[in-house]
Amino acid sequence: MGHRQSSVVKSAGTTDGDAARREAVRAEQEYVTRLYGRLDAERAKAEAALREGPAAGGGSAFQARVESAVATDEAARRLARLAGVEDALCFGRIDHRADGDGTGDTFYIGRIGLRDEDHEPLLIDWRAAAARPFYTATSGAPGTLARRRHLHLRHREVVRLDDEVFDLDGLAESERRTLVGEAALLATLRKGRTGRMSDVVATIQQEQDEVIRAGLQGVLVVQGGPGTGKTVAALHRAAFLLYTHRDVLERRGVLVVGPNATFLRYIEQVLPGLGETDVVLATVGELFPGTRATAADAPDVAVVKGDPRMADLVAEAVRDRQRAPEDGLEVEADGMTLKVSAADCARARDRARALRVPHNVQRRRFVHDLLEALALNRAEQYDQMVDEPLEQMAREGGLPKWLRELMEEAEDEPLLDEADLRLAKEALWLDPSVRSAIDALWPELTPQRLLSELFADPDGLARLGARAGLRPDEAALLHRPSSAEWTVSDVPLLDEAAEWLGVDDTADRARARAADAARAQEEQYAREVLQTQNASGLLNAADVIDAAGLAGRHHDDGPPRTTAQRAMADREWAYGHVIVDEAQELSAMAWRTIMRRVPTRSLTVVGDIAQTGNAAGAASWGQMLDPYVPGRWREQRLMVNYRTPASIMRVAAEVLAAVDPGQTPPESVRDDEAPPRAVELPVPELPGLVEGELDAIGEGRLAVIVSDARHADVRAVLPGAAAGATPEALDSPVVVLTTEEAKGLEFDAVVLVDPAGILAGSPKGGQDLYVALTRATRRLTVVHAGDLPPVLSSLA
Ligand SMILES: Nc1ncnc2c1ncn2[C@@H]1O[C@H](COP(=O)(O)OP(=O)(O)OP(=O)(O)O)[C@@H](O)[C@H]1O
Repeated sequence: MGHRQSSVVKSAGTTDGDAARREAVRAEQEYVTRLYGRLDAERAKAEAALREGPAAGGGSAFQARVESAVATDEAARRLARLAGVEDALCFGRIDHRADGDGTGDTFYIGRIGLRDEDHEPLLIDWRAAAARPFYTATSGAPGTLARRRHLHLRHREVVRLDDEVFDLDGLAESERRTLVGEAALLATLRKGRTGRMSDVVATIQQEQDEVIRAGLQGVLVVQGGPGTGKTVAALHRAAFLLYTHRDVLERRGVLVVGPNATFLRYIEQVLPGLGETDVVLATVGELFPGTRATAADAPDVAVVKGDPRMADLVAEAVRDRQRAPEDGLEVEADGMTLKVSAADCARARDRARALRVPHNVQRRRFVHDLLEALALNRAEQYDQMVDEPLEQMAREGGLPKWLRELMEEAEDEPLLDEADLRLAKEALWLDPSVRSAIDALWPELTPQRLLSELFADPDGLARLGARAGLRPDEAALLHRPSSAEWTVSDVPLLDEAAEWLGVDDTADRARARAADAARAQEEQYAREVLQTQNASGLLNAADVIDAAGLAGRHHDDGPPRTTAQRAMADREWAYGHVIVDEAQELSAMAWRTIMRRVPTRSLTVVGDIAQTGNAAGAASWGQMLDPYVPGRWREQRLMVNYRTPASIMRVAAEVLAAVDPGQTPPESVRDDEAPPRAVELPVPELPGLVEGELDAIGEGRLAVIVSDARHADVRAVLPGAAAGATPEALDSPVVVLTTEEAKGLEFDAVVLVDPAGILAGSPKGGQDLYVALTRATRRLTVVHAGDLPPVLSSLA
């Protein structure tokens, strides 16, 4: 570039400029073509490795099999990584100044790193330190950069370049832009929504970069208003951490917790696009292996279930299932009544409780002690049965001397020796009435059974609730039939119960899941091969079938399941890092569940206190985090809204000021869209309005966000629209959502129906309205019947 200027060079407009630009594009095309050539070569190498397995070497057959499994696994993973980065493989270039402290180096920045045949770097992974100036340089602080260039590709073709030439001299402080790569950023933001979040690797902003590259240790809270890129930054952070700490994190895994399944689907393509495939995405409802809760409790019930006192209630419920009968134990067995005194029962209970192990493991001790007491009692009774007539005879002088001597000797010996005792206990344990008597005192419990029996028992709830500090009305809210399905707020309680009970479910579940996993792995494998085929055109159908056969052999050999699969199946898995999105929605009990999964407390917590819609959610970060890392979490704030145009944000800001004056709304980058409007319209006329909005946005997507009260009416008049948090919801041009379901998502156009109903619908109605208003990237229409709520008066 011949000219130096501080702003973005788009088209120079002159013939000279055009020629220079064409030349620049041609030169970059050459380089990009070379990069794709390398990518293809890498893929071919990984495919060959998959097909052929490792080279034959020495060692045992077993070792060869293990090596083969590991190598195949590694090759499949590499192939998946390479398949994910096809689009926009390279998106940037930085030129360091050749003068002063600059090195004069030029680097190309891309989704993954690539080297040429001589191992010289061709493409720098965006996460590498050498790529960092691409994200951090501003006109005010360019470091040693002379120029930053954004490359825009369509498939493998370079279609446009955006340059920023840094020239410090002659630039006033006030003119120094803080936005990085403005032209590239705005071009990205203006694109229509596809229903899936895409990565922003080409346009990461400086404040986001700080979040992404923050150290692995400790708890990082990312607090930011709607549209500030918290989610997208958190996902890039996952990719960055995996890249930087691959050794630890590939083994322990990274868990991303999101609010619901639709949201997870919305974000699931981001990580593969960044070259990462092995991250666990889950909702809180899925964190307890074997349960997939999606149902929600009524808000007042959810508040009680999310309260930390529930931990005490669960503990009390477990203790309550460890009983010593006040009158002692009596069991009919062997034609007699066996007895254990109340004191002996209490002693057995206390001895078992004193063991520092969970209930189901303590039970073993309790069972042994009680069986022993029963066995002794039986022996005593037998003894008496035999002794009594003999003693009678002895008193009457009817016994020979040798028998009298024998009886005297026996008095000093124990009734049962060790072997007798063991046999006697075994025999008793086989007796159903003995077993059920002991089970009634100290049953073996699953978390599901403990909780469903507790919730179905109003008296028990009242009694144990009082011990845990619950008010009677709070305890009463927990009552429900034992057949009720598990809700999302139950999952942390199941997890809590599992801690106390010590479920030993690993063997059974592992077996069931291994079968599933093997099947999933084969499918995944075939998908990867197909993807690669599509991407590179290197494989034909026969190869795919071949490869699928390979996958079959692979799993017969018993390969290790992926870290993600093993982690999901194991309740006690300790992740290397956990990222929690929409973290403001988590209750105190949900936090306990999360924290159990990261004993190292290496977490990224992402959310916005101003958007808390769950009455059991967070009022402040300290409230949730201080119990685990008192004062030891750090907070980073994101202040720029990349989603919502300024004109819409002004309306949302007024709502926020009314519901939560302490919170500052973010500043919008976009100021280029139609102003939001309010329309008084009966619901039956909604389809016409929706039609018009769809025309206005062209290819994009539209959401009708509606109060719970009018949800059914709106669905009835829009029968063609998708509804609810379902997978189809993301792919459909029009979707009807509640505010809860819309959380974290975004749409080109939003039609918000019944704002008064949203405000009145829950204790957090104001926050819900704020969330709903901030989902649009381009157009917002508020539909109301009757007066507009005063907080929206600026729309009138
Ligand atoms: N640096 C960036 N470059 C391009 N687009 C960006 C950038 N940062 C954010 N965006 C876009 O802004 C939109 C909002 O981002 P995101 O959903 O991550 O925000 P959020 O803070 O999680 O919002 P909310 O709290 O409302 O859920 C997304 O479309 C995202 O792709």
